[in-house]
Amino acid sequence: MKAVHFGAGNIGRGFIGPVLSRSGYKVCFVGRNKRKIAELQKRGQYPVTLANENRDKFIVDNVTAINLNDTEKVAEAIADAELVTTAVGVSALKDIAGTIARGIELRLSRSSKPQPLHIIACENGIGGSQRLRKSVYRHLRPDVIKQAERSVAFPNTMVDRIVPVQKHADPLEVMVEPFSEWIVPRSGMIGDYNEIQGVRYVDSLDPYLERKLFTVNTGHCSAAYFGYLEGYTTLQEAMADPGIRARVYGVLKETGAMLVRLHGFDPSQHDKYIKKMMERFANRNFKDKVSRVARSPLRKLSPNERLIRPALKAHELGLETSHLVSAIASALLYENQDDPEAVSLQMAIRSSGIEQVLSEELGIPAEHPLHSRILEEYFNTCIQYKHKAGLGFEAIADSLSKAAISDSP
Ligand SMILES: NC(=O)C1=CN([C@@H]2O[C@H](COP(=O)(O)OP(=O)(O)OC[C@H]3O[C@@H](n4cnc5c(N)ncnc54)[C@H](O)[C@@H]3O)[C@@H](O)[C@H]2O)C=CC1
Ligand SMILES: O=P(O)(O)OC[C@H]1O[C@](O)(CO)[C@@H](O)[C@@H]1O
Repeated sequence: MKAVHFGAGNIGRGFIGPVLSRSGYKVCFVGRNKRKIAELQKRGQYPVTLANENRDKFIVDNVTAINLNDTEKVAEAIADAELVTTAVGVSALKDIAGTIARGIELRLSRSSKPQPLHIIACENGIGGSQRLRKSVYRHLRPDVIKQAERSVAFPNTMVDRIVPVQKHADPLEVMVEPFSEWIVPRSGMIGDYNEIQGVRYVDSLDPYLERKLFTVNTGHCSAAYFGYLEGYTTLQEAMADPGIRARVYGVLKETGAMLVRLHGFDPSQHDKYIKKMMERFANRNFKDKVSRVARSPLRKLSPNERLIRPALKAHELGLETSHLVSAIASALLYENQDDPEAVSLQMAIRSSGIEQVLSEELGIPAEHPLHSRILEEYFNTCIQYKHKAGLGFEAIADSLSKAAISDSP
């Protein structure tokens, strides 16, 4: 069995590669980093360390690699595989779509009855594989698409494992948390497929995906944004702060009430799930940087993502949202010169104003009750943290107090 995986990064080497290799696949990574590609080709294996007390190690074997720029070689590999997976970041899916399309074209040109091909985008977010399908089909002619519809499927998925940014002497080595979960809906699969060992096939993806996205991802990024404002650089530091821990739990109780209402989870079981996820954020066996978990704030603040979607849904259901509002306000204050989305977010706030950013980027119109609540929380948070040197809120906070003075009767 052959699999082609795009992205030899943390989740690719730390999660998808190990699962597929253990399940009997020959895994071909498609990457951009020349050194990693050469090492994968030469060694055909790499080490993974579990972030537990014993630092248990295992080897992932039966792997190789191709450079993303070698389009024809990648297309050949796809033409010959049963499975294509990705972990490149949701925003980068469009960049690999043309190469995947070329692979599909080649595969279809070789047989009038090709074997099924499953293409699974293992990215955080809702509908990743379907988004990839759209991008891929933009590169194909209508007659090829028609043919592809019969043997190519793009099942959405949920993947969960924390793999921090890290550096080792061996460029292939990766340290991962022991926990992992990978869910695929049976309805997305076609033909007589081989089940991947380590993947759980379920009837409906939504409850699993939303539970993970609005607990693990919402809670994790909330801890990162709260932690950033307090001056912490790692999630471990942030989660050791009882005040932040309580606020993260507050956020997760709000998303939890919404998930219980929407999906009928047992409330006490869900509370146990929340507490287990918070322990994962605090894992002291590795260091996870605030800059990784807070990365790409514009994406994380977009309408279908981990902060806004649960806030809007909870509001719609008449549930409490004050901790979510506080997490959103903190995210709006996230600054990082090395993170292009954080730079764009702050530029947008400074040039268009926070109200316009709430309407246009977060998708919360001025007349929505959450709009004014986020605005107020944003101003209060600016004022609260104005003393923090280097955070640059002083000017905003001062202009706000001046505005408040001139507005007063
Ligand atoms: N690290 C984690 O704990 C988890 C990450 N994910 C998701 O997995 C995906 C990858 O995340 P990580 O592995 O952490 O990131 P990473 O930065 O370690 O790896 C991303 C890989 O994709 C490649 N890449 C990036 N942009 C590309 C482009 N335009 N074209 C081709 N290749 C490109 C990079 O070279 C890199 O090898 C993201 O969607 C993330 O949300 C999901 C669950 C857990
Ligand atoms: O990869 P993203 O979407 O930027 O977000 C990082 C998130 O991914 C995870 O690593 C796993 O879902 C979480 O720890 C973290 O919240």
